[in-house]
Amino acid sequence: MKPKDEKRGSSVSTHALTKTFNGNIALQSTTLQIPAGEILVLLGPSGCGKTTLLRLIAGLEQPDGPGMIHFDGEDVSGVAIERRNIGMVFQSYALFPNMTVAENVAYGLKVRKVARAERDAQTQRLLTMVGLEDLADRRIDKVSGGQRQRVALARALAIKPRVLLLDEPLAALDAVLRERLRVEIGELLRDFGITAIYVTHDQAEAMAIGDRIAVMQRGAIAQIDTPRMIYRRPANAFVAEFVGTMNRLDGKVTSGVLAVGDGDLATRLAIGGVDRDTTLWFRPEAIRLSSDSEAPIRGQLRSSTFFGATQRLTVAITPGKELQIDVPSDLSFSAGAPLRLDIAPEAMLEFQPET
Ligand SMILES: Nc1ncnc2c1ncn2[C@@H]1O[C@H](COP(=O)(O)OP(=O)(O)OP(=O)(O)O)[C@@H](O)[C@H]1O
Repeated sequence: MKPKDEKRGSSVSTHALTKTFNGNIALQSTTLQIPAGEILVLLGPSGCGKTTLLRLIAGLEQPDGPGMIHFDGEDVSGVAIERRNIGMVFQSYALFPNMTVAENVAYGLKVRKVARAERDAQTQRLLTMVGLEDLADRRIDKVSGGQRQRVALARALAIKPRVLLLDEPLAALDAVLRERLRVEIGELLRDFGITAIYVTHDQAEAMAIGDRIAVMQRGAIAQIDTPRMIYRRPANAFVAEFVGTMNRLDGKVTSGVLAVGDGDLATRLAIGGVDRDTTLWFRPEAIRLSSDSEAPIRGQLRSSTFFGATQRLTVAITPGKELQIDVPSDLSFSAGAPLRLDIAPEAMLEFQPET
């Protein structure tokens, strides 16, 4: 295997890529740069344009108008799919059921007329890499779903693609296997040093696999950044709600104090700024239990869910408003217990209204 820092993939860039179907915009003027060797995840709800962007990069769709795609600076916009040298892995394995594991992996090399000895060596190396060397002679229809997906990955990598495109590759697998494979695939891609573009609507998968994540919304990239920054500093309310759990508090700011509800359980948070109606966003782990009688939020425990090291409390604050709070699971509370809460100021997010 090559050293980790030696990149095999090409850099990919798109410029003003737009695609409409029957007058409906599937992708609007998308420009992005993917450095060689990066794993970029395209994340977003159904219909946001992830697959369309992937298919344009593959050459399975043609962009409208003057949109361009470059691999290593070379314009491939007019280049046919088979000449773009792309590897693809899909949800359905598209493997040959009557061939063995090894024959499937070697298929692309055979088509390219790679000599037998080199073909065998290359196949062996890839099977070892994906942990399937012992199953080389097993027919594809006699291996499990997770093993098939690893064969598909080895087959896609065998042709030494410039870019690997993966569209929901784990979607057909059960939850346990999906969780294990997402870690394995991320490691394999990183070891291989290939440039990869990975489509998913599963945010946990995106976090585990991506060097960066492009969160897509209605045919456009809402934010592109590292998983950490997407989680900590979402660019807008859509990204905040789509990735991870978020609490939101809608209220009125007067003289720098946000007021939510009134009476005994009223929340009064000092946040500063001009008088306005606003929404504050914060993660469950940003809320602290407080023993201070002046703590800004008072609530009542509704329920708790055990997560292992932590538990998630559902706390009612004003009528009809509940917050989700993560606290250590060794704390115990009685049902309906009154709680006082505080929020770290730096964890509160406020977005400009969408235009
Ligand atoms: N061949 C097509 N003909 C007509 N409309 C299409 C076609 N392909 C995609 N679309 C539309 O373009 C939009 C974007 O679709 P796309 O498949 O890129 O979304 P996606 O984010 O990959 O969704 P999913 O997660 O459901 O696969 C959708 O509204 C979809 O209905």
